[in-house]
Amino acid sequence: METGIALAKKVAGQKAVEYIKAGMTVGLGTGSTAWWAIQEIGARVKAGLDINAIATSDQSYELAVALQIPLITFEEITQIDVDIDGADEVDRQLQLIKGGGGALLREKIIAAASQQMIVAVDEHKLVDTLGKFPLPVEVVVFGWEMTARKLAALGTQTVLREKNGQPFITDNGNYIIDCAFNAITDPATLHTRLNAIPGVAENGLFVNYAHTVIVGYENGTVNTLYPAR
Ligand SMILES: O=C(CO)[C@H](O)[C@H](O)COP(=O)(O)O
Repeated sequence: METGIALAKKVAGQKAVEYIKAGMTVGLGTGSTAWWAIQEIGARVKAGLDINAIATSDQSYELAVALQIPLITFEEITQIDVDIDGADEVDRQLQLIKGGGGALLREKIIAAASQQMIVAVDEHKLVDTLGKFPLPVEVVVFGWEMTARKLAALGTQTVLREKNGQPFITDNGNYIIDCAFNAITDPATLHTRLNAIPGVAENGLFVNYAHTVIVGYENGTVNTLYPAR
């Protein structure tokens, strides 16, 4: 029986699945909140729900395979109906920081291909201003030191993400540089400046992507937020 933050993630992830209808193509997010959504999707598929899914990471792909969720590729589709994913921070305009799990590039490709992005988060992800969570930036390995210097020139402290004492390698064979901006007052402009740096594959700012944010609370309740735009 989950309590506290685990319960908050569970109820948010499960609630997000209510946006899925029969016949849809569904983006499967990455992380501990998306895990609950994928489990719920798996249970509904087992009970007869007819959908296809496409995963934002190898980890979520493997989970979907284990749960016997039918998977589809981009060769077979031109768009996705609904994408369910988590986030590391959500501000009042429902702009996001993602990539804490290192899957931001595939997550953004899938979110951009989706009619609706449903974001499921625990209550602790809500912030007034993005940036307390270091912004993950996926960079190609070649020349990453130079790319890191150019990122630092934008006014951030950069840290090459590591796992077990080695650089963390994304599913795309890239590195992640975590950038401590502390307060990102203009996410759209920063997004453009980051992606203009040669070597940057993608950054974790999701500006105007979220259609709906489901917030799970530690008391087991959920709240649904919609952007003002
Ligand atoms: O962007 C992500 C992975 O790249 C995740 O959605 C984000 O890190 C949130 O994860 P969690 O639900 O485990 O808190």
